[in-house]
Amino acid sequence: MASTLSLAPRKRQHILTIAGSDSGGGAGIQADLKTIEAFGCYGSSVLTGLTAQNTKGVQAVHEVPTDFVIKQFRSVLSDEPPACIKLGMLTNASIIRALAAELKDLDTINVLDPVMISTSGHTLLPEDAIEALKDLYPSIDYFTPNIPEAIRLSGFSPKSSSSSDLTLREMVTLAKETNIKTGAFTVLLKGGHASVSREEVLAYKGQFPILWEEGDEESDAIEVLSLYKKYTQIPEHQKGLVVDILVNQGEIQAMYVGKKVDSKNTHGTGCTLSTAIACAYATESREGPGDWNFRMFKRAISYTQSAIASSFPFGQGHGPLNHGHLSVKRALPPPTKHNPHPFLSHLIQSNLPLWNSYVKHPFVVQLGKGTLPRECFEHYIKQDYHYLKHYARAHALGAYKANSFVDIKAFTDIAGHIARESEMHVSYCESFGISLKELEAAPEASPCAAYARYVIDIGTQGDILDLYMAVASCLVGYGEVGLWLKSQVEKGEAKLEGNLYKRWMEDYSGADFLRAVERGIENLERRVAEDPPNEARLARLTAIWHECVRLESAFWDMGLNLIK
Ligand SMILES: Cc1ncc(COP(=O)(O)O)c(N)n1
Repeated sequence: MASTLSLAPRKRQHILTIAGSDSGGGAGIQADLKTIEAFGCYGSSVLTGLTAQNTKGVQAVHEVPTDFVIKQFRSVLSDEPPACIKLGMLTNASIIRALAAELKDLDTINVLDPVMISTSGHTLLPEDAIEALKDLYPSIDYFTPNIPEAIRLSGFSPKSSSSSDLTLREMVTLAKETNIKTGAFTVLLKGGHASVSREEVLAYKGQFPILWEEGDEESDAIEVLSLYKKYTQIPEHQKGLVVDILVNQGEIQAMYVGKKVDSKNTHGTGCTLSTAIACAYATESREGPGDWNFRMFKRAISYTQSAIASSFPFGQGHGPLNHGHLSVKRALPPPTKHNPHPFLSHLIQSNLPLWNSYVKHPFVVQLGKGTLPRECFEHYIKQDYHYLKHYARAHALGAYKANSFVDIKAFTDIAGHIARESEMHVSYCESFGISLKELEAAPEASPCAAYARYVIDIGTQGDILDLYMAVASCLVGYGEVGLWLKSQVEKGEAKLEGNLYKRWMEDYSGADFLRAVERGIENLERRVAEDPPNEARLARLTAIWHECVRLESAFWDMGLNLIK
């Protein structure tokens, strides 16, 4: 007997957007409805104006007559009241005043994005309409101006001549002034036009919650990461942070801090964020840890940032955001000009304490100071010689498993480099009176055998990316250790002169080795970009990385404690 499948209809939160149409599809009603859909809400719309617009600019605006705007509004409301209303481009003073009268007695939650000038520079709200906004403010719960809009609306004139030069201190004053002058209940000053340093943000520590983007917490790992950035060539200005400031009744409630996403595809960002706030307000659970109000802003901001970061090429000007990114979530962001190594960034940041304890291991610290007992180094260098042989073999296995000359060359190049690296081990041993024959005959210690077995095991059982993964932490880690020691020398915390381990330190921070590190990183990123991993695959790769970093640390332990 056939059975019918009945799916209990789940109620969707109703979000109404009152805005203009963007024929290009990137901003206005079109961006709003896409955002509402992405949040799993139901979107209705009241149009205030039609724009002939594309990514390059606004060519014309056709105003909807005020009485027709109100007809649309009443039609929607008389049928199904919305949980939240988002207001965007309101076109003229007459429409604003009529809407203010309608909203006055409603108890909906209203979010206003004061669309005044388009990204392309077109005026979308005339002066008298800006004045009329005053009638609307008493009904506004959340108000989301950007810096130029807040300057215009608050009358506050910062010292900095352009929005991009504003200091965080000026932005804080601007946010408070905007809140006080407009009387809107809560203001979120969007800081996207400015670029703020970590130090400026940390000056506010302890005064109110500072909500950092995931994986970018302040931590002592920054020092190590900055070194890693040095040889992965991420430009300096990636340090630029975007800070959005939340103010209520003239008091700062929170700051949202994220890395500036470098993209020209920002058309519709304001529309998207304000609608995302309406959706997040309607759907955020009031239970759970922390303040739900902070959570819902964070969700809206993260959604918008990811939509910019994952945007695709469209049109010749400022392209649109990728509103559908939640449904086609990638486990890793794609490489961009300013984050060319998203995979390596993910790996290092996935367990920073583990990575730090490996890079700054006491063995490394003592080696840098020259205080490491010679017998410890001797034990280590003999074992590392054995390890290098396994490590070179693992690369040869990679070349064997490879199906393209690009991969064959990648593995054999590094195998050749490892053979050259071993000459340093031979010469250190010679200087300790250990002949090559004695070195070859030295028994292998268990931490060396354990690490080698793991790498070869992954190489034989897994596929070629697994193998790339298993050999990566040793290569990247030694480059990082070399650079970290170099910086310690510059600070006077480590020394080269009179240090028995000078050659070791110089070799691992030298151009030849760092070139091999860079090649290794490029290979890894290339493989991942060619075949982006899903969540499960990424978790497996990350687990291999963690295990190798742990085994690397155990290798230092072996040297320090003379483990056989
Ligand atoms: C219909 C409409 N609404 C809003 C904007 C602002 O968006 P942006 O500042 O990204 O150009 C726009 N250009 N067009």
